[in-house]
Amino acid sequence: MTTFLKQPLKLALVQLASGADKAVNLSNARSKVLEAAKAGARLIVLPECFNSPYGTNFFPKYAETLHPSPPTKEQSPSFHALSAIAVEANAYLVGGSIPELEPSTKKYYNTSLVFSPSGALIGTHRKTHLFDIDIPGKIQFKESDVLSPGNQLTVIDLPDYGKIGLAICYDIRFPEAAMIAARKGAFLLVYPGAFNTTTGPLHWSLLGRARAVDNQSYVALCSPARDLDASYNAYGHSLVADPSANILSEAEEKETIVYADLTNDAVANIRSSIPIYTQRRFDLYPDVSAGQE
Ligand SMILES: NC(=O)CC(=O)C(=O)O
Repeated sequence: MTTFLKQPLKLALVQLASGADKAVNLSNARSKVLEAAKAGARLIVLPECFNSPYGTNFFPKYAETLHPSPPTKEQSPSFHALSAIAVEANAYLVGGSIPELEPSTKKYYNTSLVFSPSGALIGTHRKTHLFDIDIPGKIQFKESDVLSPGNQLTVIDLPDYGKIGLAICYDIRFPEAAMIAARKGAFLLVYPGAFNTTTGPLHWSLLGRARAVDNQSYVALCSPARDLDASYNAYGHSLVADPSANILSEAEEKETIVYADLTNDAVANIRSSIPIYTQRRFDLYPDVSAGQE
């Protein structure tokens, strides 16, 4: 049997209730991550913009500087808090995302930092597809008013477990990135995300299950808890789908922690029963951009 996941892994998604106070958000994130670790989780995920409200007007105010790396505590309190929390929890920690300011270009990004149980930074992802939508009468949002897109797809090796693909929220709507991560061996695709009360009911679970069935990989979607007093109402419903696209666990909208036990068998069995990895016809679609008019 092929090994994608070296040993069973308890995954936890912290559906955090964040507010305007960054220090309070970091402190709440610490308590929830430690609670998840105490329950046995060894990979713990925080939501998109876990240390700030979500909105283009907030990004510059909350942005931290990550380069040169490692930043000082003044440049990035969140970097240092996440590193210390990973050590305290003795777990891999996907630090949701934070607004980032790149000082050399003065550009802002929506950036995820991943730490090992020793507190070392082992991966970074800058959101590659910006959330620019306009659904008349429902929601208008334009991240690109303030943010720039990252230009790299991200696969991170967790030495004790195997590879994970990492992307942020709107990135999930683009199946190509997920497929590349899965074909590089990722057993899990992780998306810190903040869908809303319009697009959440429509597409959140569907997209999570779609990326799982496309790639026969686990998929984890980690949202902030819903705050109806905030300017942006996150959908919540953090969830884990298995490689057969069953939902293993799903939250409602309140602050909570979602757990799931991941095994290699679940990945290997579906990939051998329905062997799409060896049946794919790259001779018919070597370059999907070629069809664009
Ligand atoms: N917030 C996002 O980046 C994405 C989202 O809400 C959606 O795709 O819908």
